[in-house]
Amino acid sequence: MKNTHRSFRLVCAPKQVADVEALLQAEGFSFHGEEFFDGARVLTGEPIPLGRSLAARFGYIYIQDKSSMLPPLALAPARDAVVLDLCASPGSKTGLLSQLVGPGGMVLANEPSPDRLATLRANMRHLGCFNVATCRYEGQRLPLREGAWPWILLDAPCSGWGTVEKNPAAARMWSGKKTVPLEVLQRELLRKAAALLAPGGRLLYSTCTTNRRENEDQVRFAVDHLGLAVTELPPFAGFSFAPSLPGCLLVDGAGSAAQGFFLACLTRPGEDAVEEENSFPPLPGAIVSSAQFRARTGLDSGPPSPHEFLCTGGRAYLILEKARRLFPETLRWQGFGVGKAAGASLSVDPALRLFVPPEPDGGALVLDEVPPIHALLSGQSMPSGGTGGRRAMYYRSLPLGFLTVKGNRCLWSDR
Ligand SMILES: C[S@@+](CC[C@H](N)C(=O)[O-])C[C@H]1O[C@@H](n2cnc3c(N)ncnc32)[C@H](O)[C@@H]1O
Repeated sequence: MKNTHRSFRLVCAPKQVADVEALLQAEGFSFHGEEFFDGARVLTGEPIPLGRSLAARFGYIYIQDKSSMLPPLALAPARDAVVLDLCASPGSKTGLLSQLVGPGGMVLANEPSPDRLATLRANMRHLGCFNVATCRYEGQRLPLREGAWPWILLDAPCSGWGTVEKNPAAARMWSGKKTVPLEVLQRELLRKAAALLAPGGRLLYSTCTTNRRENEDQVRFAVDHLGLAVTELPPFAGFSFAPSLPGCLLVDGAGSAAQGFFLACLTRPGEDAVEEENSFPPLPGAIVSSAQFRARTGLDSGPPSPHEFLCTGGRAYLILEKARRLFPETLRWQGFGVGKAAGASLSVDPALRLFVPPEPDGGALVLDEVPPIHALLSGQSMPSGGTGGRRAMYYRSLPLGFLTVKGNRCLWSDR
């Protein structure tokens, strides 16, 4: 068993923490908590790669350097807030933002690269982040209302000098003057973010580099040319910080057993803006209400916040009412993919735990040990017991997904 400094984040409700930890411990993993965030864990024993653990397989943990958890925590969006994540893939920070704003909040996650956008969407689906909508734009050209976004994360493309321990190529690839195009792009993104920021709003600028030209110089640019002010960030427990601009944080990677990272919180002076709302622009597909969804699938329709479903291109997407109210008609965006749609039929992806009842009922399969879960994942079947072609599966009280019932057997199939 090897010891590492790798860290991960729990992706679950507070009442599920004990079960997620038990699931990890049952497979032999050991870890400890961190003071800066109650969802962070540092791995101390890894009998198999953590990415192959059941907890990771079912989206209850996300492997993430602890420095990378800081930008959402430093932005500190309010519960139920709406956040714009300008440069989002693969979604490490989007996922944490989604947790911080909670089921009543929403994140609009933008990523211009088609491949990376696909990764972002797959990660959000896997983690059950139904309150994340995604879009594909160069951030500097996002067609959003100016002055309307109270919370923005700009985790900018950067030279990655803070990650050289893991990625030695970064230092070679982005040496000397080679970072100039990145610096130009960072300024364009900062200019756009400043324009989108609501009066009184917070913009968190972060990079995983230690390059002054991409960090402190960009903050000076935002203050001198974009009318923003630096709001002091308090240091996070368990990290050590290198000297930087007053109020900004430059994580000392070696001293923190983490990646080097830079964080600056910028605010636009003024009072909170009043949210402008749309009159529900039409969506490109068939709308299924939550009552119709229940009737067609036999499932509870998911999140507590008002929503409906859009069926288009053979897929069904959960659409939060909030998104329809706030996003301008010109924005092309996608809701949370929930399954397949063909004509009037709608089938939910069996691995989506969002639709598994929070408490097991009499027909559910509740497993207290991991070997039967491994057996099911490797294709073995079990006697059935569910109804309606599926049976909810739990580890203790953790929803894992739906088994497919075939005759008098049930089996795991996540297609
Ligand atoms: C540092 S990474 C973001 C990491 C991400 N926030 C996370 O925590 O997983 C920067 C991202 O910006 C994207 N990007 C590149 N050019 C961009 C642009 N013009 N506008 C918005 N995003 C851009 C890159 O494709 C990359 O995915």
